[in-house]
Amino acid sequence: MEVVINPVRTLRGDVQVPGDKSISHRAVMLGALAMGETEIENFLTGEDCLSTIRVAQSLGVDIKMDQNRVLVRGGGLDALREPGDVLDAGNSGTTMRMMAGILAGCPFFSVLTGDASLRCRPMRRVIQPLTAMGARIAARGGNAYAPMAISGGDLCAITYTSPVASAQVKSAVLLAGLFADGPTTVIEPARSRDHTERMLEYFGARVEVEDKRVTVWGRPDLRGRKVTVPGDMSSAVFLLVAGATVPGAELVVRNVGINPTRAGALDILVQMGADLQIFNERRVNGEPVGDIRVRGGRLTGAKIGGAIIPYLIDELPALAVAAALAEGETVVRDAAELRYKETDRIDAVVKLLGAMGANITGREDGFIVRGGRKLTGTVCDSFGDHRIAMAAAVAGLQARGTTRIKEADCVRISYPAFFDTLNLISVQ
Ligand SMILES: O=C(O)C1=C[C@@H](OP(=O)(O)O)[C@@H](O)[C@H](O)C1
Ligand SMILES: C=C(OP(=O)(O)O)C(=O)O
Repeated sequence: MEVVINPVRTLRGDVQVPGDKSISHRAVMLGALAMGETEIENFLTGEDCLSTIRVAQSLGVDIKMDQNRVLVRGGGLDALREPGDVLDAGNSGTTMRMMAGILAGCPFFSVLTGDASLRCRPMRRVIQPLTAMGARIAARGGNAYAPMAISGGDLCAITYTSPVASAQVKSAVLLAGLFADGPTTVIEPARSRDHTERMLEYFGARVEVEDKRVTVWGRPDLRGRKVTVPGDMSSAVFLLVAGATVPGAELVVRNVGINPTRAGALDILVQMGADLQIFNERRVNGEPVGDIRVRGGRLTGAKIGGAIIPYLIDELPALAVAAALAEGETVVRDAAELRYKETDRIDAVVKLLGAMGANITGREDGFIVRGGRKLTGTVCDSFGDHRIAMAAAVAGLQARGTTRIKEADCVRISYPAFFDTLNLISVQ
């Protein structure tokens, strides 16, 4: 499906974004491993989280869904059953890698696969530690890519020093650690998002966090809980960048998860001079949440690199648009992980903004934008990547002429109502 974006006069609105994708996945997975009922409110009904539900159902978990309310009836760690068919994680790296951790702990055979994009994404990063724990895993391309076949069970606890700052890798090892006796530790080169640790604790596991080191104790007595999912920062950022850059804009985005390991984009936008305010700060099942007001103004470039990168990795396509509209230079470094997402997001962002007239150059581990040029609407390739499609739309709001986004329906992965919300807040 092609979506057409026309320039707007300004933006106005008081809106909510859908539930957080990372937290929605985790609520289903921990609900499946816990004893009793887990009720999830504000669950993200995007395709990625539906993939997690389908995989869990194929493992015998009773899950019912009524719009964005989900009921999971878990039977404890040992209740999962061998699936009758291959498990399809669709487009979702989180589903595949975290489920691999769970399946590594289960004493049966399973095969995980996904769509063409997911089958090109690196899986050795989970296969290696899970194999070290005792799972037997065989995968395509010399144990590098899905499909991967897992024969699980009989795991031993390990201490794993991960070469990448990846919450999916960390979570896969921690989830596998639930099935082992004793403490399993993951040490990361930089801290990644900590939703798994928070939720494991919330469900009753013993978890210890010390800077870049997380330990979970095996065989916990997990109990079903009520989980209210905060709004997704990674979705909100597209509205926040639009609100911060469109002259005269004023937007309030309510109920956004502002966990510090996810809120790096807010720090960068403030550093760029964005008029942002967080208010009504509160805590919902162990996660910080707030409402965010943004007003349009002039931004300046920023240097983005180092330990903040994992805190804003999914927000970089949106921040690239902010950088193109800002005065001065923005340099993004240490973000080579962008090359392993749904598409190579460094290449995609450079092609997208370059085609719209921005001065942007790709680097091995990031990109450099010399901002301030007026963008021009064109036919944009989303590369089938939801975050690239949304970045194109935000850029199009301020481009000269019309922007046409190809395969824009990929927004269903993380933010199905994105274009409806954009219409709602647009003042022509
Ligand atoms: O754990 C998660 O929910 C996620 C972790 C990140 O991936 P990596 O673990 O590959 O960095 C992120 O890009 C992805 O959108 C969601
Ligand atoms: C990278 C993403 O998700 P996943 O790794 O789960 O496919 C994303 O949503 O930007």
